[in-house]
Amino acid sequence: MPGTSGLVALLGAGRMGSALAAGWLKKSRNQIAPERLIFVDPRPGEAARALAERHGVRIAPALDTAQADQVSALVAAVKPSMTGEVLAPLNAMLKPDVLVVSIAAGVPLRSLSRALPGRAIVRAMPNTPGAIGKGISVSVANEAADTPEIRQRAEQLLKPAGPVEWIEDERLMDVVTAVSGSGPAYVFLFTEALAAAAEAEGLTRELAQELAIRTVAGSGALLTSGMGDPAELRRMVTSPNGTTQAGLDALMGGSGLPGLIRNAVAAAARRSRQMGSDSL
Ligand SMILES: NC(=O)C1=CN([C@@H]2O[C@H](COP(=O)(O)OP(=O)(O)OC[C@H]3O[C@@H](n4cnc5c(N)ncnc54)[C@H](O)[C@@H]3O)[C@@H](O)[C@H]2O)C=CC1
Ligand SMILES: O=C(O)[C@@H]1CCC=N1
Repeated sequence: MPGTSGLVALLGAGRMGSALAAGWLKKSRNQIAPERLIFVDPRPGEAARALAERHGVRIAPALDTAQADQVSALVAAVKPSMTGEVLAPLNAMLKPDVLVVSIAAGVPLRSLSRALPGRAIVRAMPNTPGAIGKGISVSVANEAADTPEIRQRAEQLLKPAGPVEWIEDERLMDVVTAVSGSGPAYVFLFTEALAAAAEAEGLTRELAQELAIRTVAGSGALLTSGMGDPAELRRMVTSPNGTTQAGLDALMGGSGLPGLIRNAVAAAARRSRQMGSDSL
């Protein structure tokens, strides 16, 4: 599973892999005991090394046959371009009922199933806020994984990072990737830009950063508080003919922020599709 037995192997303990593992290891989320985890990575990232040290998780540069024989779930979090080639050699080593979850952007179930024929595979797209349980992921199962029991096993791996949504049409994964997978970076860029503007208008760098960060973080918290949808919350800030309206008018000039976001999501989805066709 996770469930109760077998090892959970994290193949690729880099940025996103360690973000997921942080959720698995959070005591309050009570997910996977450290002794059931193995990080498989020839060069694990700093965050993964720190997690492993803190919780006593073993790290291996590659899975050996004895370890592979104990694996009940494997999460592949390596680069999309190497996902197929890293998974294929494991096919002969893994037990038949292993669940494989790939989080590689763009890599379709068809490529994953070619590397691991006949196996239960879930393709998922989490995001980095998952490291603190505030992410969201979207998943799609191949035919072999399309049972309530296997979906539940996949959810146990993804839920510590945030809610798990399922889609049936895999093609939608490209836009999902462009919105929630890449989306945190858009928000961070916005935050950087807000801080830079504050500094340009005369605030110290420290105060500019603090105002930008707390404004974005607080607004994010309001968005999930149930107090209103994004448009309602925006209207609550916007006094008639006031400062916010002046700022929003500037953001809407030309094709404006909505047009820019539309282009960003389209470009990221296009890149996801391209990465998918490169992996076929
Ligand atoms: N960073 C993000 O926000 C998100 C990333 N993803 C996906 O997660 C995957 C990983 O992305 P990042 O964590 O950002 O990249 P990363 O470069 O931080 O991590 C990749 C890890 O794979 C390891 N690796 C290389 N060869 C290996 C092998 N043969 N066996 C095991 N591990 C090996 C590397 O040493 C590295 O630690 C990608 O496929 C990406 O599309 C998905 C959702 C969000
Ligand atoms: O930039 C990327 O390709 C990965 C997928 C979504 C977030 N990071």
